[in-house]
Amino acid sequence: MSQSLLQQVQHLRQQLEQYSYQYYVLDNPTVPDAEYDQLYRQLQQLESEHPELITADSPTQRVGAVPLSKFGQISHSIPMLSLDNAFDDVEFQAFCKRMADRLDTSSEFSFCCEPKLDGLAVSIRYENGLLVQAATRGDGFTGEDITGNVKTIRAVPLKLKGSAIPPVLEVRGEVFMPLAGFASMNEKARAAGEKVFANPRNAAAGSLRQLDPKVSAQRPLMFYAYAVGSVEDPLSLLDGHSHYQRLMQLKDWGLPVCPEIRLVKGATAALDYYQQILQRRADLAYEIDGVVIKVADLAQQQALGFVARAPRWAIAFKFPAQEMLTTLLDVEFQVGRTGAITPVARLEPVVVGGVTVSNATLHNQDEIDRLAVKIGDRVIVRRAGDVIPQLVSVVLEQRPDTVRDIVFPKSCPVCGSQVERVSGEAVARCSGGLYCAAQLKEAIKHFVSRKAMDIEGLGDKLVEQLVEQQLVKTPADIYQLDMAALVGLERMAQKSALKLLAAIEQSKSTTLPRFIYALGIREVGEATALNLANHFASLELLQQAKLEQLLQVADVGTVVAEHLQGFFNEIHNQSVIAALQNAGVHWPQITQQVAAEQPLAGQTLVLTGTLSSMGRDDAKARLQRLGAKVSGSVSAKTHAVIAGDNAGSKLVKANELNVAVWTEQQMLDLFTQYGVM
Ligand SMILES: NC(=O)c1ccc[n+]([C@@H]2O[C@H](COP(=O)([O-])OP(=O)(O)OC[C@H]3O[C@@H](n4cnc5c(N)ncnc54)[C@H](O)[C@@H]3O)[C@@H](O)[C@H]2O)c1
Ligand SMILES: [Zn+2]
Repeated sequence: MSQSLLQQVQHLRQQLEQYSYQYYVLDNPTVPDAEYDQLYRQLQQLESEHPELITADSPTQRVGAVPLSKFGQISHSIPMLSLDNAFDDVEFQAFCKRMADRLDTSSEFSFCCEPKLDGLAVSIRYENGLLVQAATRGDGFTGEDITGNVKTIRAVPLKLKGSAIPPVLEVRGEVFMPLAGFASMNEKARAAGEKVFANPRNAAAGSLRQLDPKVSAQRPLMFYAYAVGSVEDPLSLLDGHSHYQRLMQLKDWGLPVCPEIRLVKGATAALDYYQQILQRRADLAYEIDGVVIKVADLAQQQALGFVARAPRWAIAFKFPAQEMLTTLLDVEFQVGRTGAITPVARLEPVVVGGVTVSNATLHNQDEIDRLAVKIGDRVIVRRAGDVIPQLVSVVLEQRPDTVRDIVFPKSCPVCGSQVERVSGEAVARCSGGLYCAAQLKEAIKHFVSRKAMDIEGLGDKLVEQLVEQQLVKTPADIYQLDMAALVGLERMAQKSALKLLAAIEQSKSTTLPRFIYALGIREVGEATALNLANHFASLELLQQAKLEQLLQVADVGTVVAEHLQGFFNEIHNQSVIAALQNAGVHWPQITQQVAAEQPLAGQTLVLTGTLSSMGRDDAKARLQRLGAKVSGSVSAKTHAVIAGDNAGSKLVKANELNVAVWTEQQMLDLFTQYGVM
């Protein structure tokens, strides 16, 4: 025997013991079950090739782990064993053949087929129908006293019902946590900043093995019985003929038994059962990691007996693993059609749940922080049902020195616009809404829609073509389309092209609320657009508005205000808006009703010269808010002319017509006095 072989065996044992300790004692495994199972099989293989290496304390010879001394101890008069497992049909057939050979029979077995619940085994002792004691499996011979904890599980009867209840009855079964309860418990824990459990099994084990049963009582635990331990049964009700009948008897006494359990004849029917349950795995209310196939006949069970740590008459036929270990090779950032930026993990390809997985979503920055994952890490990836693969956790013990931090981009990987993250939102977004190619199709569809620019004849299909053929790269490009461009498109006859061009032309004459809505700023719907238009009365004012000003608008809270600022601050969006206005998109002035008082109502004013405090449009909008009509020319009806620097002919005319002249400062004083500054 080579030294390295012994070392290999010892190394495997050491690893398995470490993992078992974390799994059974701490209820906090660090590697997926599949990883443990694979190392376990390696050790089994080496030991079967070299029986001289087997030691009594090898993990292959033992069950579970020594019970924690913080609990009282209970010894099992009939040991609680583990199960051998099969990972495919061939291994299952071999299990059947071993039994047939041993019993020297050629007739088919009756099998009791049961889901393999992913929780922890407990033994519950009833005396004269009353629950007196409950224990964990522990190392199979001695378990932990968890009587108080088990009593808090509502599904477990404290008192059995029905007749002929044996004076002593030990019921064995699985305590587990249904998925719904697991999800809501973890959600609460996350919200409270407490530790979340990696999976329902650890949650069940961690919840049950609490020194204070009050803690267990708050956890959504469930129990299904699947076997009988030691029993005094004077009426021999449990002696019957089959394991299945025993379970039905337990059910009659008020113990919960899994409704998926079936009695079948023959290996083929058992394989069918496996397939059926596998198909329904994702629909079950609890997690299972396979099925347990048990010889139903009690006499046959007796004759087959046990090997070191498991009965010969039962096998755990495992499902493909839903969690696997792999390496995070890199993180890429994808931009969705709403601008949301999602980090995507690029993984060393690995088969999970029967499918090769090479990507997993990382959701957002919060998730990256929660996982504390780095590029190069060894990670556990999970794929359950049709849900997209997720990263569950990092195996810190296996972290290489070469890991790198994941850096969230500050600018959009598609268009280079700034990435913004609104306070209180987990998602980071590209702020180049009108410019970003990733968001373009959606942005254009929205822009042309009925309640926005209302361009008739520009349907979704056409928008997609225009974007794909790069005829439209921003909404402003719509107004550059011409006959030559349109007739080149699929299913576009000259007549409909003409109609479309007319509709585009017509859409240039719009309203400010529609235009604001058409920009597709996040969370700015029709109503908000209308409020914004009424409040600011000018696009320019809206674009320049400070956060405090935005917050004054009905309907606008911090989140919307931040969306607005992010959008208007983005230089790419600014140039698209300018291009739209240059193309001739326009709207009538809004008559203001917003200022509380309208001291200028009924007055026609004229602005002239250069204002030093603000642009002329800005001043005009504010004057309108105070009720004034602002005109471009001076006449006898003009109430006053507001003269900035270098005022020319209009000032002359005002003097001629005896029209009042205000200074810029007088105007500003008015603004301040009536709260539109
Ligand atoms: N991830 C890790 O680090 C780690 C460490 C140790 C063990 N494990 C996992 O634990 C398992 C091995 O542990 P094990 O010895 O408890 O064996 P097991 O879980 O494979 O099988 C035995 C257990 O199955 C359970 N069971 C569920 N439904 C049952 C049913 N209908 N009838 C009978 N039993 C049923 C019982 O709790 C029983 O004790 C493996 O899946 C292994 O991957 C993982
Ligand atoms: Zn972008």
